[in-house]
Amino acid sequence: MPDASSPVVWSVPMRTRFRGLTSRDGVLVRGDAGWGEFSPFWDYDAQESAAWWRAAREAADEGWPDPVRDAVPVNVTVPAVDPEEAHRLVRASGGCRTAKVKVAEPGQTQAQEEARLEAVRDALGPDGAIRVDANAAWDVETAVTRLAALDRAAGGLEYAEQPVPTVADLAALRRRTSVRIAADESVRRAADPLAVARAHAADVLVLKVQPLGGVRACLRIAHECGLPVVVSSALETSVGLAAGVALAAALPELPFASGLATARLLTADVVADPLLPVDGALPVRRPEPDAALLDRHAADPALTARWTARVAAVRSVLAGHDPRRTA
Ligand SMILES: O=C(O)CCC(=O)C1=CC=C[C@@H](O)[C@@H]1C(=O)O
Ligand SMILES: [Mg+2]
Repeated sequence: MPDASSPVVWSVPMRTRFRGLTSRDGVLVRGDAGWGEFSPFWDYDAQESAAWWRAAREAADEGWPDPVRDAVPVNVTVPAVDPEEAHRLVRASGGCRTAKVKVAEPGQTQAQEEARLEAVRDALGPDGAIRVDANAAWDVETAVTRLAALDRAAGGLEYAEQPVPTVADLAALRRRTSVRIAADESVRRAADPLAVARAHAADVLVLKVQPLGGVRACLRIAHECGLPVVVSSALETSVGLAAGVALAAALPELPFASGLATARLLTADVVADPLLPVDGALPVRRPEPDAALLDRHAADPALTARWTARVAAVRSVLAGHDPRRTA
């Protein structure tokens, strides 16, 4: 097993292009409480990545609050794929009763989204729940008409995640659609993650452990926001997913399936026993990295150097220096 003092850098290809990514990479850190994952997407700068680092150190140095349940229901995540693949993913999901379907993919049409949703509904059956995620791609007018069409195609939507970019847009859209609105980017990329709740601009808040600074930080948001919350991943390995499972397991109420069945979106994992759904749920457990898998999926020297520099920049931000101002 690598020396705990130096972060371990990994890189794994994605099974399917998702969030514009064809591979996922990051760092594992080790402390007295176990392993943590630091894997901010590359469009997060050192200031924004500080929260991700705090989440990794919480996992490594403190561990997490006690669970109040021993399994968490999860949704299957359906990327912007064709209807046949969408149907197959749902049927092969390990019993998931909820599906989150990517929409508003650049270059795709409403007809393609409707066909994907119809296939997911066929695979799930009438009792399943379907949600969509547009990643802030639409303006309010487009969202009003598109959500009505997708709601019909899906046979009813559980909610629409971040259909429009700003808090004001979310509030305006919420007054003009019957589809519940979940805020994601307006929480995790906001200076104040509670602003969207105070503006009555969403029905649900999406909580992602790394961008929001850890499990305890997310529990505080859940307690203070006055809205139902849903836990979702940041496309981590099972080391990072375990933090999302710990959050979902510690929440007093868990009204929605969690977006934590994303290990399957990567072609491999760094643990020998990945967190994969059984009967639509993940067990509350904390898989350990496997030395042979860390070796097999070790990043190349150039990527390792990028991550080493990134960790140094984030630690500099946390120490109060601004890495954007070179000496
Ligand atoms: O919530 C899920 O079903 C899985 C996680 C997921 O959809 C995402 C993870 C990270 C960034 C985005 O690509 C996307 C999201 O916007 O929620
Ligand atoms: Mg989202």
